Amino acid sequence: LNKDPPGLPPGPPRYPVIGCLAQVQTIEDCKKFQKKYGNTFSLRVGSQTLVTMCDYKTIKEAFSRYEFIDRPNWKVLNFLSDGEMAGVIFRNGVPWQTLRRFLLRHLRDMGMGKSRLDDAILREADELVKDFKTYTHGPTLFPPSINVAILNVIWQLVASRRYDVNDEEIKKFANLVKKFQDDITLLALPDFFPWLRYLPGPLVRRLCREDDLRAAVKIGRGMMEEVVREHRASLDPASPRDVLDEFLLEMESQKDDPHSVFNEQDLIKTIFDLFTAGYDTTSNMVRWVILHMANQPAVQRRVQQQLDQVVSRDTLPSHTHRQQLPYLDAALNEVLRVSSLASSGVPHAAVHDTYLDHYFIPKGTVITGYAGFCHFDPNYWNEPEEFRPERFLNESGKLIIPKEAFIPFGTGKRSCLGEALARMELYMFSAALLQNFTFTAPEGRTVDLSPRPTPGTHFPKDQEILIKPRN
Ligand code: HEM
Repeated sequence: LNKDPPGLPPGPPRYPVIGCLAQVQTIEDCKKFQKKYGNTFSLRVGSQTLVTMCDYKTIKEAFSRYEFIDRPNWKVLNFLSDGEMAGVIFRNGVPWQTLRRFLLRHLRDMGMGKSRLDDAILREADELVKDFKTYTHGPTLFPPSINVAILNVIWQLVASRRYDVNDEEIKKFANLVKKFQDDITLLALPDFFPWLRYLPGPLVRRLCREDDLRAAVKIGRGMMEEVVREHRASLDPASPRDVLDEFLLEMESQKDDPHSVFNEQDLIKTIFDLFTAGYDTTSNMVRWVILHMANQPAVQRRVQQQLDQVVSRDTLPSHTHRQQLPYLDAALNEVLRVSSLASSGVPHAAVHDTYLDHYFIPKGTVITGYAGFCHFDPNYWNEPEEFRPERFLNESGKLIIPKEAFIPFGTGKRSCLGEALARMELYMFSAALLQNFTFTAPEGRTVDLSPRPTPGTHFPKDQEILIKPRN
């Protein structure tokens, strides 16, 4: 057995070569470790030490500290840029800070109350309602228009583009992003098991489905490069249209700085980051909302009653109605809590040797915080297993967001930079759908709320639902 440095958080025994991989498959396994080893434990998977935190106070403390601000330096995370760190999600140091600030500034400038993004989301909500009307004749799987709506919002933000629901290019793009996200885990194998690099290259590539993924990425890259070319040709420096224009302007103004993060490689990777971080997450949250409403008819009815009181039936709910719809927002927060979609978040890494909860954490140790645990911690939530939107309302029915143990978008300096956008999308899409439809399980069936068995995320299972138009 390899020896761990002394002082690491306790954890299950690790076996030669694979570590404790065979014992860590789902959140249920982590629950068992939590019971046995406490709220902070370590897992050894191959050559990597992963420290898992299950308790809110420790997560909050760790992620507010500079020592845990990095991402792991895994090659897989930068597959798109041939192993070089690029973009924002898996970047460290000053380049990360610069790109994060750039994106936050432009998200703020374009969106949230400034009408550009709000209008774009409202338009997608309108298209979504029109498309859902064609699925009301019997049990149906989730309409693919959910994906198109979410992708269109990001396309609007990035490049002022949108696609029709049946457009072949957007279908291809959606499949590609999905394939990337599904298959990328396999590609992580050499980061965990470096000895794989000594096996014949073609065998490893086959094992990790690398060639497939490279082909998919090539298509995606081609699409991005085409958009960049088109934007360059039509750029008006006096009136930038979107994130891509703003990035091109930064590139121009910093072209003499060889260390600038505003370069072609970072541009493509940053755009891709926005799609990978903002697409599967938000579209699956919309699916969770539909499933929870179908499972809780009384909650669904109450949301609809409030919608009917506030918004005339011939108008779609917009951001201007939001203040008057606290019950809807409360229900959405409850869905964020119980689904805990990004349960283990995105991994962080220790910047240098340090301590956490009296444990020694060596430089480079990968560290994750499980939101899924915090959201069901009885120390913070009364009857956490119950679906109860009222926990997000005060006595006068006003929305209150708890300050503790509610971290669906992470916490600290690395927390989700798209939170405001995601929340606005969730609000507008849910409001539009619930104003126009009632969701139920098909006759004689129940809603399946168990998540797909993917490590670290809780995505809903695809399943049939009934979409009934409201008269
Ligand atoms: C319901 C939808 C979403 C959920 C639940 C979610 C959740 C998260 C979580 C848990 C993290 C990791 C925080 C950490 O490392 O501690 C994260 C990071 C991130 N998210 Fe989101 N997210 C959502 C939507 C979006 C959207 C719409 C965008 C942008 C278009 C976005 C962009 C990002 C980026 C760029 C990061 C990396 C931030 C960094 O490393 O500095 N996310 N998100």
